[in-house]
Amino acid sequence: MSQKMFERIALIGIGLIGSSIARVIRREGLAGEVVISTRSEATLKRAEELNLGDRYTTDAAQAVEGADLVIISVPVGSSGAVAELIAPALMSGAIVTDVGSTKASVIAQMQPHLPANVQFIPGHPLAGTEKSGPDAGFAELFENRWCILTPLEETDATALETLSAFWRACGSNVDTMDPQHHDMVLAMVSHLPHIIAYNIVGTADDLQTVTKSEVIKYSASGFRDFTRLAASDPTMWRDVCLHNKDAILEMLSRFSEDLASLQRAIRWGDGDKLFDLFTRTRDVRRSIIDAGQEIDSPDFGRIAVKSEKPA
Ligand SMILES: NC(=O)C1=CN([C@@H]2O[C@H](COP(=O)(O)OP(=O)(O)OC[C@H]3O[C@@H](n4cnc5c(N)ncnc54)[C@H](O)[C@@H]3O)[C@@H](O)[C@H]2O)C=CC1
Ligand SMILES: O=C(O)C(=O)Cc1ccc(O)cc1
Repeated sequence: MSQKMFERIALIGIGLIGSSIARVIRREGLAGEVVISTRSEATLKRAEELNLGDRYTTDAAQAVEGADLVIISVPVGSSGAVAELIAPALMSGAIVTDVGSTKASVIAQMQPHLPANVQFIPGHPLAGTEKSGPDAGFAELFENRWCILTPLEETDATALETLSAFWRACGSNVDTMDPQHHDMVLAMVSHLPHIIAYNIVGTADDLQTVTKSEVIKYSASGFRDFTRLAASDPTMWRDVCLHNKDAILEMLSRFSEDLASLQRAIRWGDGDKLFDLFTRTRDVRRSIIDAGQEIDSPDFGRIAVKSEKPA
């Protein structure tokens, strides 16, 4: 039998991301054994029904015993508590990683608990959906997506290469980044869009309640795109907002300034300004399409957009 990439992988948290990782590990045969742990009995039972691993326990410390790779896939606000629980049971030389949407806060929460004889390499697969829980995962989630690793100064190059090889085996392209830079970039491209979506859907819902109108019933597809993002898990996104506060506030302030400028152009009938902005933003989408990246379509699932390139 061929050598597995890892002898035992422990997955702590088995929602959308953890269960997608479990499925791809099984499909690609990346581990001799997969041990699954999550806090809630009901979720653990569901993971077992879905046959996502080989062993199941609500005891996170027990789950990580003898594991050469530990992947923590819980809301970012719980990373510190999980690190504290597992620290005494970690095997010397184990790689410990996470998938959290924010990085500086996860490092600040986890690092103080982790022993010096493990390799802690924070990570973030830039892949997901608005769904959550073990039923929502799928093995193809990470295909052709970026996975950003934010190694620490003391991270060993071999361990970093091993974890990078794991993510490549899951179908991802791997990049490394400084955690603060990661948090700034993600505040713009992921956190701000979700906050805007939560806000616009909240405003429409308030308006409907106050005016007894049917704004949501007659929502056009532009609004529907926002409702997909705004249906994302409340616990996860509460934690992202609380744990990437500074970068998000910085991006929100730039966004508000630009929105005020747009508002002014509309008020004063500055058609040239509107036309110029809308032309520039259309070019942004075209450049994404030209780069051959996939774009999520809320109505049709994930689609390759290369063919959308205008003639
Ligand atoms: N949903 C998405 O699109 C993406 C999420 N992420 C990140 O991945 C992480 C997990 O997100 P999802 O899988 O979407 O969430 P999810 O809600 O589907 O699953 C979270 C899992 O964590 C468990 N859990 C919660 N607190 C725990 C604790 N204290 N101890 C043990 N288990 C605990 C839950 O029982 C559940 O199994 C988050 O940090 C999120 O920021 C990263 C990329 C994409
Ligand atoms: O559903 C979507 O459109 C997403 O943007 C998914 C997503 C959510 C959070 C992340 O940290 C990464 C990806």
